[in-house]
Amino acid sequence: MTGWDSRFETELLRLGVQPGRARQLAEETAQQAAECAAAPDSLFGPAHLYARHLLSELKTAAVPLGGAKGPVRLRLTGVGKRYRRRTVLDGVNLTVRAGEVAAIVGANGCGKSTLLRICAGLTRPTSGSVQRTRRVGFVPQDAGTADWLTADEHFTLFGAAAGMAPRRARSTGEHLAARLAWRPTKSQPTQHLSGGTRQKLNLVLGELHAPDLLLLDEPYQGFDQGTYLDFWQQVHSWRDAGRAVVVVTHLLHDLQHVDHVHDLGAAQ
Ligand SMILES: Nc1ncnc2c1ncn2[C@@H]1O[C@H](COP(=O)(O)OP(=O)(O)OP(=O)(O)O)[C@@H](O)[C@H]1O
Repeated sequence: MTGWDSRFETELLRLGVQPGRARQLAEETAQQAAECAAAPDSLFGPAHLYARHLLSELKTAAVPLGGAKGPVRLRLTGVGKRYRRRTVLDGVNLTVRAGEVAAIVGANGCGKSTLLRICAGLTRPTSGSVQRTRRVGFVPQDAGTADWLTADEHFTLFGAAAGMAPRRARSTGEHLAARLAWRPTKSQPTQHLSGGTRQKLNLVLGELHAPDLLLLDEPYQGFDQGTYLDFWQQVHSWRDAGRAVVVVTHLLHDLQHVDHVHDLGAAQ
């Protein structure tokens, strides 16, 4: 970060913005300057004035989300799923609001991934209804990446699907990768990445278009201890920034990081 960026972030903090949100705004602003190939002070003026201007525009100012209920980002009502005669899910109710993290837990085969796919709109429920926000990021258990493409090419491709210009998609991808302590190598195809690094790519792709709702299916498989901690740090900063997160997990110590736990119990 440049001196301007850190003065900008410091001013946001001084004005009462939560640290995760302040960091996010500082990074987005730095990105905009980078896209314009301009120094931030020539583009935005003095850092402290721009911080005040941005806050009055966003009207997010010093209103912390902590404790306050945000708008509903996902609501499942009486959701059921049958595969042929087999009932996998029955009468599932779940509400997740902006600024909340929910975990879905349960035995192997109880339908956690099926439920997350229903949340994402990728699987149709047999009964019940699903209401979700428009901007959804989905991180599947098995990475939906192409072996022969590099990380940068994935950023461009997934960014294009979300209407992002190639340069912006690449710089956002690289920036999000850095938060997971990963610097993608330009010419390395995905098939040569380690399992944990491929999972980082998967996670970055899910977040690339700044979704309001993130749906993560055991997203840390293959992560080392440091990256696992970075991952939860990242979840906390999403929550601080008012995003809603749903994580499928089987790790009980993950539950200390979440606001709600939805236990699907044993397999039906
Ligand atoms: N497309 C499908 N067609 C038929 N059965 C399916 C389909 N997808 C999932 N199932 C079955 O539904 C059940 C729930 O699967 P799901 O993957 O959602 O469970 P899970 O709780 O995520 O399991 P795990 O903890 O092992 O990842 C399983 O018995 C699975 O075989």
